[in-house]
Amino acid sequence: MGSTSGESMQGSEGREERIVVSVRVRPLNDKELAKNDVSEWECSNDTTIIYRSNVPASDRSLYPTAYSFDRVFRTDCPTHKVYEEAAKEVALSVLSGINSSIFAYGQTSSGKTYTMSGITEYAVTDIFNHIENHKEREYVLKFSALEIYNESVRDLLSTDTTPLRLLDDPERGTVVEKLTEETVLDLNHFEELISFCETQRQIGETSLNEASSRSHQILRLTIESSACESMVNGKSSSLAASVNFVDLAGSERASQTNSAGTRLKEGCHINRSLLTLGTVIRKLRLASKGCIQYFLLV
Ligand SMILES: Nc1ncnc2c1ncn2[C@@H]1O[C@H](COP(=O)(O)OP(=O)(O)OP(=O)(O)O)[C@@H](O)[C@H]1O
Repeated sequence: MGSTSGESMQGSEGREERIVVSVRVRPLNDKELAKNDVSEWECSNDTTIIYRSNVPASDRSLYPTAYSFDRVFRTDCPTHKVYEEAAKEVALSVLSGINSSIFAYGQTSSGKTYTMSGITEYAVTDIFNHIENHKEREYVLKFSALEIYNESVRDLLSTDTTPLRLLDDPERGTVVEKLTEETVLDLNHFEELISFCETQRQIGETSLNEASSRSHQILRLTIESSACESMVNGKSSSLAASVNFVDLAGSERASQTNSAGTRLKEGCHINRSLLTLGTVIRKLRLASKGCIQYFLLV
């Protein structure tokens, strides 16, 4: 993972594409404190995290103990700072017509949902503030939400649980058939939509997390805008782009989550899909075309 950090690629249109990787360490919870657990990770500075290895001193040189990322956030760091320093620029690039994705990736109970909910809320608030301050443009915001549960795609803006089909569209790439897309009227409307999604998402209790996400969730905000004076110097100034907020289900060891039955089956699907995602990201990193920005929270 460290090798992906800070690398940049030149897109087909000459625009720089980046994968930015940041790490946030959550504080120990009450259960862990009661067991006198200690964190095995320590942030030594803003870009380095150290594994407090219990490997004997004589073997320590064989194992890496320090890992570098674009940004590392300590346990006492508030979500707003994580947003400002690691996600804001990527999220708001949608206003300039650049597609972007923000992923939360990590093991179960590491704080992905906690962090992504905050980041999504701060980003959407900033987007509405930007719109308010740019009356010279007209904006249309569209929102869709889906989850991938046991390899089936479900619409989180609908109570219909029928799995949706993925189609390959020659122009738009992969599209989800019949996915609801709501036009967002204002921030309150967005919050209502998010609350509805939360009630729809697959959550289950494991021994590591009382409210563990059992699915991958993708919230997509598409922003179209055009100058009120639509032709500037003979050119149309319309922009359209999407930002994806992706809260992945956490990787898990069956022995740690003590899962069986449904939870075990979910865990197998989760681990396999995360492995595939890792492969896709590695390949995208090596590919030189397309125009996609990624931000990975590990
Ligand atoms: N930075 C933080 N500060 C305080 N509490 C946190 C923080 N991050 C996470 N938590 C708490 O830790 C618990 C687990 O967090 P969360 O559900 O976000 O983990 P997760 O990585 O999404 O887990 P899963 O993959 O199982 O869904 C929650 O109770 C959450 O409120």
